[in-house]
Amino acid sequence: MTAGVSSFQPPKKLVIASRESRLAMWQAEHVQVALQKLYPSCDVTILGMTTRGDQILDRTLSKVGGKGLFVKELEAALADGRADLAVHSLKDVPMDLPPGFALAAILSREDPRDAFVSNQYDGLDALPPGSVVGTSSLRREALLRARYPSLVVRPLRGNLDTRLRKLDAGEYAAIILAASGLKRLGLADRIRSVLEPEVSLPAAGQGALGIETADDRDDVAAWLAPLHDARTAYAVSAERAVSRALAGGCEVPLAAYADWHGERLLLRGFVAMPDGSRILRAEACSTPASEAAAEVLGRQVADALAEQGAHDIVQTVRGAGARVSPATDV
Ligand SMILES: NCc1[nH]cc(CCC(=O)O)c1CC(=O)O
Repeated sequence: MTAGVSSFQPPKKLVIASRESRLAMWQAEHVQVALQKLYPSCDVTILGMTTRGDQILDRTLSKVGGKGLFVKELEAALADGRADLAVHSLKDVPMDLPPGFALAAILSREDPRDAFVSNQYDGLDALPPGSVVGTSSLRREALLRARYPSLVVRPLRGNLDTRLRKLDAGEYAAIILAASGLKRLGLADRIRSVLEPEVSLPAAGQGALGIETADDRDDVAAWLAPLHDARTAYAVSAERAVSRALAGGCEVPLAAYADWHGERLLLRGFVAMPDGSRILRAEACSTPASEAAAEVLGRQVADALAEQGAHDIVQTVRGAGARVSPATDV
């Protein structure tokens, strides 16, 4: 190759590693279509894989290894070259990736809010006392217990279709799910109401997709660059920095949500006891010009939560282990 001449070559073949759930496959196909459009002569295929997180449905996630469970098998495929990229719901991606991997692109965000799904009721306020609400998110559970102490929160695991089937079977009066997953699968008509961030502050990264690669694949990173959405990336960088700083893992109810108001990024976060007995809240605002600056905003919110005693909560919840609550998805 001649020095000084651009060495950018379009890809000839790209393999996307994906979990096999319907939502994961939708997300992988979404990226496949986008890449195919960018690089029409490229052969873009999807390698479907079952992860430990998909197989183990009878135990809490924190007991069997947490978020990493959903990404480990995909990372093995990236490491040995069976795949070039893996598409993840960013919410399921650990705050610190194992050495050798990187998030090469963050895609523009779907609706980040939680959704109220029920066959009988229009919203949380309409539920009679004693109603059973399903969620396997400690964050959603803590919020529900704090705001609606008369409701009964019960765990709900499995993929989206499984969760909806359990609702339809009458096991719950209502369930809370991410709006993004329902919208992506064409199930938006199941949403009876969306919960605003003031009611149910979203989890870090909720609604955003992240593309992971081996960190030495500069070629793949360059090919993915057109898919990257900087504003979403800044927002989720701020959110993930809160979670990283407080080292909550998925055992601790934690929310972090950043949204843009013009050029200003407003970041809100909370850490709570699973029973909702304590909820610490903090927020901060800045005009970040880089992901690193957005992470500074995240650490500010984490510091403000720490000053109120967030680490005590993290320690208490950790000490009590998963016995505190049977529910542990984010
Ligand atoms: N923890 C499971 C999970 N991981 C990602 C999503 C979809 C939402 C998203 O794209 O962030 C869901 C389902 C849910 O929370 O209802």
